Amino acid sequence: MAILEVKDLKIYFPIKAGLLNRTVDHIKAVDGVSFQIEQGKTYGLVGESGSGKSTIGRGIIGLEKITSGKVYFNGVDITSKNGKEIRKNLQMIFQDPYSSLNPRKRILDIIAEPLRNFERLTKKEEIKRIEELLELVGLSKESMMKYPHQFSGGQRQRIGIARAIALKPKLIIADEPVSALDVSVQAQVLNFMQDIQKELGLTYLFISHDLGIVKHFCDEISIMYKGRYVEQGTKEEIFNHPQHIYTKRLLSAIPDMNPSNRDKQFRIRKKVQQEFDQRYHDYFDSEGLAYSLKPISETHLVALQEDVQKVR
Ligand SMILES: Nc1ncnc2c1ncn2[C@@H]1O[C@H](COP(=O)(O)OP(=O)(O)OP(=O)(O)O)[C@@H](O)[C@H]1O
Repeated sequence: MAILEVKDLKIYFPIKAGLLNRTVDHIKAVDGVSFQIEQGKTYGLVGESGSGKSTIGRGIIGLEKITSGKVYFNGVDITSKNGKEIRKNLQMIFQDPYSSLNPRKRILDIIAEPLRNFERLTKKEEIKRIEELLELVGLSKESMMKYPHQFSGGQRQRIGIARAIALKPKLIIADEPVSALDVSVQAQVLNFMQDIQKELGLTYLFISHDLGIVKHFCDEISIMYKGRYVEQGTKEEIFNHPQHIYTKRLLSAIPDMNPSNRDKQFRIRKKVQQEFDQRYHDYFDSEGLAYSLKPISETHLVALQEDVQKVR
């Protein structure tokens, strides 16, 4: 059974205007998105800035009001529920390890916060748990008496992860967890996240604007554009058999580190741009939005115009 199932999720934000501050329109940040994540897997949600990725994560965890649709956690409908038990099992790791840790609090108090909210531990038990958590994320016991500014970006993200795993959650929503870090540190944090995934049996919803990063990390991937999915499939399907022009565009934008491939990459980009210009309406409707998803295999879904799909 899927640990998380999201069905036709819509999250709209009102646009207000005029003296009476009336709602004149809506921003459709998430406009009918469905997916499920199997226990122990990593599911990647990819799209450019503003496509609605964070809003999905925030909606699932109860930080954003859901306009319509359903969210099931372990088969239980948790839509609009802010139950303690649910939040204990669902944690979030945020993008910016600089601003997500309170600079005035010691690491001890930062990591202890969820424990104090959910569990009644004695001071001694609490210290022991924090020592264990620090050890798990590769930091010394002494770290607990320090403040966030005494750590590097990568270390701060480890502290954020220690806080997220303190309550032994089942699912972690990681919203751009490495994009604020130096490239050299990104791989370390990702490897570490994979290690603790195995050790603790975690499931990840991994949000990123960067297909290059999700490539090594995710089992299944969805590509999002303006609040809708354009394509959904296994890592293999998305990387080796992309169908939607937007996916192809994102893939062709991943820089190739090998200089001898530059010409080849330039040609691919040109070809993708040509397809984008010539066949735009096969991929986007009159409002420039994605069509609804249709399956092309059991696991691979693509948002193509009806007629196009028949021809293929
Ligand atoms: N509280 C809010 N009120 C109004 N509009 C919002 C709110 N939160 C998000 N939006 C809008 O919803 C859309 C989706 O935003 P969201 O942050 O989910 O995108 P994103 O893909 O996560 O981008 P980024 O990577 O930049 O965070 C954007 O147009 C954004 O401006």
